[in-house]
Amino acid sequence: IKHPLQNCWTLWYYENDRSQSWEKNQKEIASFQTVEDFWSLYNHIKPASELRQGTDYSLFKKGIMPMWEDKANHRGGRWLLSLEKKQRTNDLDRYWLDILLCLIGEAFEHSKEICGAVVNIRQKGDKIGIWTADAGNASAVLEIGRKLKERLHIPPRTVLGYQVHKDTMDKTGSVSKYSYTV
Ligand SMILES: CN(C)c1nc(=O)c2c([nH]1)N([C@@H]1O[C@H](COP(=O)(O)OP(=O)(O)O)[C@@H](O)[C@H]1O)CN2C
Repeated sequence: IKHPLQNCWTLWYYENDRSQSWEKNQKEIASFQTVEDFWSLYNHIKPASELRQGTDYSLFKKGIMPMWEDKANHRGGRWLLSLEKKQRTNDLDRYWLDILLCLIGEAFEHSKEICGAVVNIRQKGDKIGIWTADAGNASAVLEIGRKLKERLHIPPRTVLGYQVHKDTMDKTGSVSKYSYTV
């Protein structure tokens, strides 16, 4: 028999079709709940580094939409990894896979707080966000951030910031407000 995961997960693809609404562009690719079915899907789709600019992959617990407004996300926020352009070749795919494995493998002590993760492929620099449910649960948010840095072997001097979705939604200009840093 196949090895069951603790949760069922859904992979989404955001296609950047300007003629469609943002929500219409979020396409559900597939769901899985075993290790084997994860690897079949992962090996079947393009790596993040080969996606068109402006597109995203998202992996969320089944039933949670990859959007701020979902009831599971609206009180939460994200740990944000902003990558340099040159990191698309060396780090992007490794970081994204490591994060996928952390999610499906329930690597975090506060794994109940985890909603999902998003990778944005962007001209100005790729981004990976790890979305948690409750921005006010400081101990859970900080444990997840610290574990992320450790699991991704991010150098201690690199600062990771956590953005509350409400602040990201209301963001005016490019200033990102971090509620926590690790
Ligand atoms: C329900 N709904 C409309 C809605 N719900 C959402 O949850 C949601 C959006 N809209 N997003 C829209 O995409 C733009 C780019 O964000 P980006 O994160 O792709 O980043 P870039 O600015 O393209 O780097 C955001 O400015 C926002 O307009 C983003 N987003 C998460």
